[in-house]
Amino acid sequence: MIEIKNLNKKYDQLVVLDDVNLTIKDGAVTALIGPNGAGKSTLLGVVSRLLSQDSGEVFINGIEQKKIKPVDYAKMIAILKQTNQINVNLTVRELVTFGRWPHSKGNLSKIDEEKIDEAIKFMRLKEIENKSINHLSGGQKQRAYIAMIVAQDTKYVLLDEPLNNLDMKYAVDMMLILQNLVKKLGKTVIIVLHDINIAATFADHIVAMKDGKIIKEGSPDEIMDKKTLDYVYDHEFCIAGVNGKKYCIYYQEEEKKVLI
Ligand SMILES: Nc1ncnc2c1ncn2[C@@H]1O[C@H](COP(=O)(O)OP(=O)(O)OP(=O)(O)O)[C@@H](O)[C@H]1O
Repeated sequence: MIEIKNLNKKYDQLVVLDDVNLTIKDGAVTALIGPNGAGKSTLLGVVSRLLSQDSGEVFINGIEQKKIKPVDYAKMIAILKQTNQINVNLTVRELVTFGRWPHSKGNLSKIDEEKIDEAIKFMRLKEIENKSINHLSGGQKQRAYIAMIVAQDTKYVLLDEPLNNLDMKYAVDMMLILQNLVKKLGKTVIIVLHDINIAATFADHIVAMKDGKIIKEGSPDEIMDKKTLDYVYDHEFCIAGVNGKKYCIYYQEEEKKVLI
């Protein structure tokens, strides 16, 4: 379980995290949603310890984050940020091998090799494991980066907008893989998503943020609520029901149409 208590962070005068309190349950996919600049990436950054907070605490399985050594932390929490992505000529397997670094420190053991194999298999990359990552499609490349995170073999997997640049098929594929990370490998996934309907379809729990605050959290059914989403995104949504699930539709009222 990850417990976030009274977290605050500012950049100069800009409040980016405003007394954030949140408990992330184990064994679930939790989606962070909210408009640009809401503080979603900053929250993931602080939880992963890539960023520091001004005040407040993060507890991992009851242990205060600051009390855990970096090398041990890297065995508990993995994060994939957009900016993680490096521009070097590595094969898929070499990239995935990087994920073992906290365990192997560069000397690969038999267990490390097994974990690398498992991650490659899990992400369905076996056929292209020797291909350069620079020669992969966007969707394949994203799978390779997630395989690197899977190889790190942490209980918590944090992903910052991993669906960016993926078409609908690859995006759905990726979400099914992340659900399997939870169901089959017992991980806990926290993911920043811009597509609210993807969150509604695939997440177990949704946290809606705005202006550095958590506005509401709950099940997809609880969050897919017009009043909540209109306020969070400052936009008029239409909520529709399909097969007992709620989805949101973007629309533009005739009188609000502006011709440019
Ligand atoms: N290093 C930084 N220095 C100054 N301001 C920053 C820095 N990083 C982020 N910010 C600001 O903090 C606010 C929150 O940014 P953050 O990236 O956490 O939001 P987000 O919800 O992830 O947004 P997006 O959906 O656009 O990625 C934004 O206003 C952003 O401009």
